[in-house]
Amino acid sequence: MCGIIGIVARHDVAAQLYDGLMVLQHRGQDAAGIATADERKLLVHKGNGLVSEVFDAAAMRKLVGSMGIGHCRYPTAGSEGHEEAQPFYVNSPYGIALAHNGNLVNTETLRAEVFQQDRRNINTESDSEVLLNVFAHELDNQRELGPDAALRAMENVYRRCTGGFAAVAMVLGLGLVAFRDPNGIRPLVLGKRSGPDGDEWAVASESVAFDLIGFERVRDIAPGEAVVVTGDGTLHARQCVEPREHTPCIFEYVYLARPDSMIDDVSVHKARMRMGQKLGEKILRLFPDHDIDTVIPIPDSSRDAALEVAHVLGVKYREGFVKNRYVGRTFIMPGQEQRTKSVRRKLNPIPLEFRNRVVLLVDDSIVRGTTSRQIVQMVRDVGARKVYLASAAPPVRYPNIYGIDMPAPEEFIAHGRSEEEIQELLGVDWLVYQDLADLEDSVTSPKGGPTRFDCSCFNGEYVTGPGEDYFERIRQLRSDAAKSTRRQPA
Ligand SMILES: O=P(O)(O)OC[C@H]1O[C@H](OP(=O)(O)OP(=O)(O)O)[C@H](O)[C@@H]1O
Ligand SMILES: NC(=O)CC[C@H](N)C(=O)O
Ligand SMILES: [Mg+2]
Repeated sequence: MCGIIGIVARHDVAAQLYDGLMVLQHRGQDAAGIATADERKLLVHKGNGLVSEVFDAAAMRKLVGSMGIGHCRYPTAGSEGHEEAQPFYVNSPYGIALAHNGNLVNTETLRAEVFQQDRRNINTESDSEVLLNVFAHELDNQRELGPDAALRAMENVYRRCTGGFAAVAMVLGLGLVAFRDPNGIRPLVLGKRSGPDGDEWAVASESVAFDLIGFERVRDIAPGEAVVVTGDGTLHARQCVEPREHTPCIFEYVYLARPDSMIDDVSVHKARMRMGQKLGEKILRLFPDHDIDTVIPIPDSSRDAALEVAHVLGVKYREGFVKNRYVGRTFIMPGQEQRTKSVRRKLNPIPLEFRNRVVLLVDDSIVRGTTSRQIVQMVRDVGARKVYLASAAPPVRYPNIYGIDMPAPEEFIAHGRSEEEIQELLGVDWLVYQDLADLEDSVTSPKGGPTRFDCSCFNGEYVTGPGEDYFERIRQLRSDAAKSTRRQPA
């Protein structure tokens, strides 16, 4: 769930790409990069760190050009190293840069094909570099360079690539090419700004990027669609593959996205409020005579839901934790040690909100249990009389293979445990999880939009249906244990 952005404008775009990436920062904290194009060259600057750490004034000055793409990374393949920071670049054909959010599930087959048949080198373990090379090869097979050729190339990219992907590429001498997997698992939205000099276009993972850079949200890119925006600001769009069932990732609405974004015409904020309402109703059904004094959110992402839970239960909502604004999101940190340390650094309780109280803590999700284990202990330490915990999402029991780094089920607190066992392990007086049907209903907007979702981490149903060996492979490559072994010096 990295953040991607692309802009074709009438003036230099680097500053706007930077601003857009700043509001997509919550989607990836490990690395960032921007590529722009002038008349002759693709200019790339990227590295490890937050957007504000990767770019300084000198780097920004070099990024000239009226079209460009940007990326902030949360790794789901390969290493966390700077060599896998994005955008990736290939010099042939024409010069192409690409930024990708998601995860291909047939990377190994493609990697072999790209080397043996397409005779191209992949220099990292990144699936995104594979995706770029597939596109480059298919574009090279076209006789000319133009929007039609790029869209024909995209038909073949769709034929070859499987998984969750939203991507934006920039082709020197042509413009931007943006596309989204046939199930629309990963989000991608199109924006426009019209001025006296003509139309300017942007694509981004989330619409919140447009708010900041003054573009209007036009529509989401359709599953299996590709769009080309040429340097003169003309948009060409084509459905490149039969769309499959539109199943956006439900975890975007639960946790990944910002609440001020619209994804597939659904407000993330509203979806989270409906999650809170459904969760509150379930709690009332289970405990009609509850003794809860206050509902307290575990900041940040659970706030919208927690407020509605309090409303439905008819009890006070109180902010009981102060979040250190300089510590990032813990779930998307790459190692368990770092995640565990960061929870304590990030959240500190206000004792008077807990002392002698019966509190209901609400979180958006419980995955590894890193946050809830420590939070419950902190709350006990400051004297809560009883601690209840509710999750706006169901238990996470299955790996994610479409762009969220959750490869090894045994790392999840719910793996092989009943809800009662998790309750006991966390040391709470009771624990309530949202039902999946209620979560799906919450994300289904009464105003329209998708009605089916990729819920694979909750129900183990994978829309692309990869073979069993894929799961074993990512478990071996990407479990916390495997990553920490790789990090050891030789
Ligand atoms: O059970 P876990 O493995 O701890 O994962 C779930 C927790 O991680 C996330 O918070 P995070 O700190 O990443 O971000 P937030 O500030 O947006 O809530 C999420 O909101 C939960 O609090
Ligand atoms: N989270 C993502 O979208 C990751 C993109 C890509 N698979 C990478 O690891 O860089
Ligand atoms: Mg959280």
